[in-house]
Amino acid sequence: MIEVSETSLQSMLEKAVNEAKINHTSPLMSMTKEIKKIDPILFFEAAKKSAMDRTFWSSTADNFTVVGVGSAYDLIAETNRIEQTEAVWKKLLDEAIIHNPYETPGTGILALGGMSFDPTKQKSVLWKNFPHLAFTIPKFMLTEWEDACYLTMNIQVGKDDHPLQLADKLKRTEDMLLNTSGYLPEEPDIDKTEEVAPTEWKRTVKYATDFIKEHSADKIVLARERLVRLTDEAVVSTTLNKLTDTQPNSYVFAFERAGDCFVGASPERLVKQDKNDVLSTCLAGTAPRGKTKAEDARIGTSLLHDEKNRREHDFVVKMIRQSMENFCSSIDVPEEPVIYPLKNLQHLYTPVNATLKEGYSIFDIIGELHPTPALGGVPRNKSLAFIREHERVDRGWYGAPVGWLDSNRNGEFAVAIRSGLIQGNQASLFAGCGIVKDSEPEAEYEETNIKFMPMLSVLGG
Ligand SMILES: C=C(O[C@H]1C=CC=C(C(=O)O)[C@@H]1O)C(=O)O
Ligand SMILES: [Mg+2]
Repeated sequence: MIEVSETSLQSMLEKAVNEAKINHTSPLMSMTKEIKKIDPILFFEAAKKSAMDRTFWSSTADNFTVVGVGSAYDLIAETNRIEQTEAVWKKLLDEAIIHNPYETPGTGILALGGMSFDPTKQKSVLWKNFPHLAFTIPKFMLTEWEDACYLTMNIQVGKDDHPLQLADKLKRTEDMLLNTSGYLPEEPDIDKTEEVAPTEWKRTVKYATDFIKEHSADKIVLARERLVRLTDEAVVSTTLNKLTDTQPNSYVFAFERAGDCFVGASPERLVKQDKNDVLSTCLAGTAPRGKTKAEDARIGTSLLHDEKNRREHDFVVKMIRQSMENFCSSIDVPEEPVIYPLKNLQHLYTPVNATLKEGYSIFDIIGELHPTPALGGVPRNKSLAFIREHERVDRGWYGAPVGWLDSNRNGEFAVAIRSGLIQGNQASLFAGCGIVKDSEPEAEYEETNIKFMPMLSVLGG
């Protein structure tokens, strides 16, 4: 990696073209500058004009948002996905020419993306535009962190490229993107929604509880799908605006690929890396919110003491602690969970803090943790085999890690729940439940209904 301090866009591009000639490579050139404050969602909307795919990531608890436009480089993998991606990522960073005078996480060269829940599963037509793993290093990227905004431009440069022409073209697109309008378009209404095979799903839940008892499994997470038809094309910027407004303590994300868009507001952190500090989270066990403060507190207290929900939760804690031991030292896990309140429901929550050991990366942690028993089950192999055989939905990227990492050993990944795939005027929403031996099909069905709410309530108002 070549870090350049004082420079202009054109001189950076000249440097990159030179490097390409000398080393017979195609290096990434990355340049970051601080810009005047701009609304990330208006920037996302302005990028629609560019006809490039867009990426959105926001941690609503941290005032941190990244919007990516276009792709300077796409890391795509269908098999061996995590190892392969880490190798390509390292090589890209080795060759890159970077000008980023800021320490701000999420600036400079960033890869944003996700992967499918199950890479061994044959993809259905629904997820045709989503490879088993895809990370994008955006061409243009807006980062909002606390009270400042940064614009990063990334471009892959070849030996025959013309620095002045490239600089002009980048500058024109930058002007277009920063020229945001003051409002978001109106979004369509919901025309109709349709539950996919609810009776069969409840039957599968019953079957899973029987299986758990007979085959000494402990937990199996089962998901289902709900289809939404809108009166017109969905407006993703407006959907994101509503999600960031209504879903506190969540990661709001959107990954557009060839026009399809995977969108969600997930409360479930898989891992956050800040150099050597890592934080994972166990989030499983669910109850609704109360209508009054008193009712809410009562529901929360009974969730904390509910045997079935504690069982769902404790499997996750045990597994995450064990997995972190492979890569981390100083693992700190509180004895008891606390309540994690969201708009429509509340969860049991246990944070896991640790220190990353020398030589390991966020890729190692993701590879080991996914799928946690909050989305797969216990034991992992038995539960995945059950899901593969009996679950009727193609989860695609639902339930899998989505997030970002940068070149300074920062990154954050969530588990993509409370999410849906938007395709034109249609959306497929997904929700699942941790099934344990004493799960009741009807109660689990109701739990998934609440889990559809965050997405359902922002689509079409
Ligand atoms: C699988 C989902 O939630 C998981 C995360 C938190 C609580 C869960 C539960 O209580 O069942 C699930 O394990 C989903 O929202 O689709
Ligand atoms: Mg549950």
